Amino acid sequence: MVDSRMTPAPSAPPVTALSSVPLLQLDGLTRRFKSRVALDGLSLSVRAGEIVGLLGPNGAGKSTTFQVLAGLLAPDSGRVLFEGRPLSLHDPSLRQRLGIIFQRGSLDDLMSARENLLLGARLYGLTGEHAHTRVEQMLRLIGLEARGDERVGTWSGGMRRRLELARALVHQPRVLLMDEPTQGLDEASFRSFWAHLRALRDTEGLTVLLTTHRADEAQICDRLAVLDAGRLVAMDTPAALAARVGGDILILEGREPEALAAEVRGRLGLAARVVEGHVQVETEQGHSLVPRLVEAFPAGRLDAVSLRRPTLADVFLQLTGRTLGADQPTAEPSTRKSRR
Ligand SMILES: Nc1ncnc2c1ncn2[C@@H]1O[C@H](COP(=O)(O)OP(=O)(O)OP(=O)(O)O)[C@@H](O)[C@H]1O
Repeated sequence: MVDSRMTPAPSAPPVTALSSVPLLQLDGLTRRFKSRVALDGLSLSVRAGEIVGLLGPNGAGKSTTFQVLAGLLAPDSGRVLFEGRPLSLHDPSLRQRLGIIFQRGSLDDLMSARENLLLGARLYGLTGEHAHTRVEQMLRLIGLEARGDERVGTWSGGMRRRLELARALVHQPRVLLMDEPTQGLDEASFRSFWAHLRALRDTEGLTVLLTTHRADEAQICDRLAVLDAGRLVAMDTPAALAARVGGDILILEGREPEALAAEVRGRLGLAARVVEGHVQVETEQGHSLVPRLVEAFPAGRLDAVSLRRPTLADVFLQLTGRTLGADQPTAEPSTRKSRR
């Protein structure tokens, strides 16, 4: 459970306005694993103070990008520039400016929260009183100072994730890299984690680059970079991306969705596809189509029709042919198939 005292006050206005100069620039990154292409000329840039999400289906290259940025993997070609300087695995002063949260937690369960933070501080070269001061500041930031002497092996997933956040920030990096930071967290822990993060961005101008599969997390980002097959397919604000899917989304429910989708395509000439057991149609004329569909298909074939506005998940589906979090392409609409 998350104690309400742990949630910081609403964010203050940003100290620094978003800069237009890229803080981090990925320039033509390529990386192969034998014949498999993980990154295929990936270029994108992140401005100071921005929260940027990397979004993509399984295998799109998000973790490979993360590993290159974290200095764990060298690209075959291309480079990463940090404040205009090439980011080198061998330059500790540049590495010092990054904080990293890995997908699999890396806390020591047998150590207390304070000890975990102190270890993190020392690994980044903080010593003496300064290291201890930073540890206490971080514990206060995440609202867990009263529990700092407990072994973290007994802590909940949400508390551990907040401690990971504190540890990644103990040396005051400029950029925070996070690989699926809130995977598996419940709603309260998710909100608390992001409240801390946004407060830091607003007060200290922290820049954040994260990978995610969660639509709610993607929605929070200032901009999203949508990756597919190691390439950037779109980069924009969540609202601008959502606006790319014009019109409405019609959801058709029936007992045999594949057959229903085929018939909607054949008889009405609409691009219908099966998404998570329902037939989905993107259309400019949602309202006028509803009565046509109801007339065209008797009850039994078509049980329900509903209409909604497009979401980020629809944009993702349109751009990549996959649903957020799925590793298989969905059944594609006839417009795509006919091109094969
Ligand atoms: N160490 C490796 N050895 C061989 N192939 C790899 C390795 N790491 C990644 N790949 C391949 O590179 C491609 C990109 O993988 P990557 O893990 O970057 O994708 P991802 O977008 O992070 O996927 P996910 O959402 O599943 O984590 C995939 O085809 C993957 O199988």
